[in-house]
Amino acid sequence: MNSTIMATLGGVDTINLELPKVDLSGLSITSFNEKAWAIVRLKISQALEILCGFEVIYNEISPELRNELLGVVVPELFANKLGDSEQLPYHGKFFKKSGFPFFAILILYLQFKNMQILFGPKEMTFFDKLTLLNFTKQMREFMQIIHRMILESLGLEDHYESHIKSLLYSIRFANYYKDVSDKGNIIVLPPHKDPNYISIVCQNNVDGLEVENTCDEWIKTKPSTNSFTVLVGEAFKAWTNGRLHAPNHRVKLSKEITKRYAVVFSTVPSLTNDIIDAPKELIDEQHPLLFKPFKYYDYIKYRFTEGDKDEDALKVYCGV
Ligand SMILES: O=C(O)CCC(=O)C(=O)O
Ligand SMILES: [Fe+2]
Repeated sequence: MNSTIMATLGGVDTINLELPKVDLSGLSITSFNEKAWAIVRLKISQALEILCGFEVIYNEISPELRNELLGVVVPELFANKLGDSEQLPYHGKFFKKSGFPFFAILILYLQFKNMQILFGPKEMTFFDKLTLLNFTKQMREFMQIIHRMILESLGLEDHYESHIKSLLYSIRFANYYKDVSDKGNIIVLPPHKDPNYISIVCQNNVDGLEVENTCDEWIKTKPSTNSFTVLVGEAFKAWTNGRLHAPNHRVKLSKEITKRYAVVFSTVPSLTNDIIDAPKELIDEQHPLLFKPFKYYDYIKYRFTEGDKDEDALKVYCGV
């Protein structure tokens, strides 16, 4: 692999390859140019074959909105004492992992009926909520384009309407911090796969996210002010009967960086009907069923308790 320059960082190899890049400029979910749509869809399907993680240019979120969100709203959110609500699985300010005192993650579910934020933190000001709403409105359309492109590349366009209706949107805010005295590059968020369908990661100027490819090499993401990192999660892996892969990823901060914020917009099954069951079109002799149908929020409870030790929790939980 002569195009690959190996660099050793903190004892773990990171390679100088880049994630596949896709440009959604000019595309919208409601009216679109079929030729432009097909070109982008082909790029996405190639990216899915390579890695199931890719960088996407999406200009509908302005750099100003990104700055407002990641430079003001999110830091304020973490500066205030947030409620420790854990009424729902995988929700609230709960995420801590032993050995990783470097991050805090807050997770919210979003309800779009009346553009309301379901279970949002009471501490947010009106203006912060407005910024968040503007962001989530755009992200929802962005997410729908990604889901539609993926379903079409799998020949499942007929499932799009019902699939998209079955989803709930969720947003997580991540706050990473380390001391100047922490020498070297530090993995602040351990390697993991996201449990949801799709994650779209939005950061602001501070890099750190790395994605593992199938050769166990870590690729650094380098998003710009108009791009995002899209990652497939385990729910999509199961729903597509393993056609999609859920890449491992982690966050590593280099020695001079002590702070990083990120916002991850993601799709999860609805709270009322959360059974993940692969469509019959994706099951045949060459592709036997890989995962028994399962309830997503039961899996989440397992994954963040006993399943925490599993190398592949999804397979242990519902693998055939
Ligand atoms: O901070 C990031 O870039 C990624 C966060 C992440 O992987 C997650 O919240 O699941
Ligand atoms: Fe993640």
